[in-house]
Amino acid sequence: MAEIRTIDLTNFPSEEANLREACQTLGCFRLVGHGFPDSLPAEMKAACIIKRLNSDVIPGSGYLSPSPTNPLYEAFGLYDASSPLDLHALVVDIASKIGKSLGVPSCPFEQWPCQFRLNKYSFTEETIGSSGVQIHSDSSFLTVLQEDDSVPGLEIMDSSGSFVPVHPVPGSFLINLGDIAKVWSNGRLHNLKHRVQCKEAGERISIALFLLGPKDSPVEPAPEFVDSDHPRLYRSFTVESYRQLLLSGPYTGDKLSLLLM
Ligand SMILES: O=C(O)CCC(=O)C(=O)O
Ligand SMILES: [Fe+2]
Repeated sequence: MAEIRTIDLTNFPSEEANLREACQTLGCFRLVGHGFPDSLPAEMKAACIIKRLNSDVIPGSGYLSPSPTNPLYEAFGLYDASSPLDLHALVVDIASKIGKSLGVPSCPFEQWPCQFRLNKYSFTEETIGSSGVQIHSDSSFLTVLQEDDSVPGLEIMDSSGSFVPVHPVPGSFLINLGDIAKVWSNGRLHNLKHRVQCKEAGERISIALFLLGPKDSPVEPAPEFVDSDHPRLYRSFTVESYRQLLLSGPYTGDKLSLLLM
């Protein structure tokens, strides 16, 4: 069973060890005490729909239409989102606390762009049991996810490789770590595998804010994580080239492993 730990943002530094454990094992936790009002989801949906005609800035950052792999899914993206509200500051704060919990006092996250995405799933009686979004880990450093409160579907992979359904908790965000977190931490942070399954009919909407990675420099491990006992795991690459790699051909497993040293 996957225990999703709850992290209270108002309770630092006491929560540091809890945060470190969550990020090194499951790669996922539930965030409370974030200070955002409960009305946020509706505001975020509205802001995203207005921007739906946004096109790609980096590969996969704009509109994604239903595809043969994910026919029930489409997404509206917004690159370098620091609005609505100051979610960028929240994401940077969470990422910095994760870095600090691993002994990195000064992190570069302030300079890293975000991508905002609204995911829309058209679930019907006929599609129950089929896939909404195939298994993946996010290419980002971390993702702040606002789940749909009424239509379920998200499942995360636990350490035994089993998928566990996630039950939304109103007023909280689900935070999960992605591939860039694994590379930046030289393997210390766990990139959570997850998927969305159609379990009941209805339109399911989730909102994700991704802290992507460095904008103008390569993704590299922080120096604190590399020494003779912990040799460097991954070659240097840019966020853009990595996303190009992910979008090339169908997902056939762990593309990050192609970048191992
Ligand atoms: O819709 C969800 O709950 C998850 C979406 C997701 O995995 C993603 O946007 O990367
Ligand atoms: Fe995801």
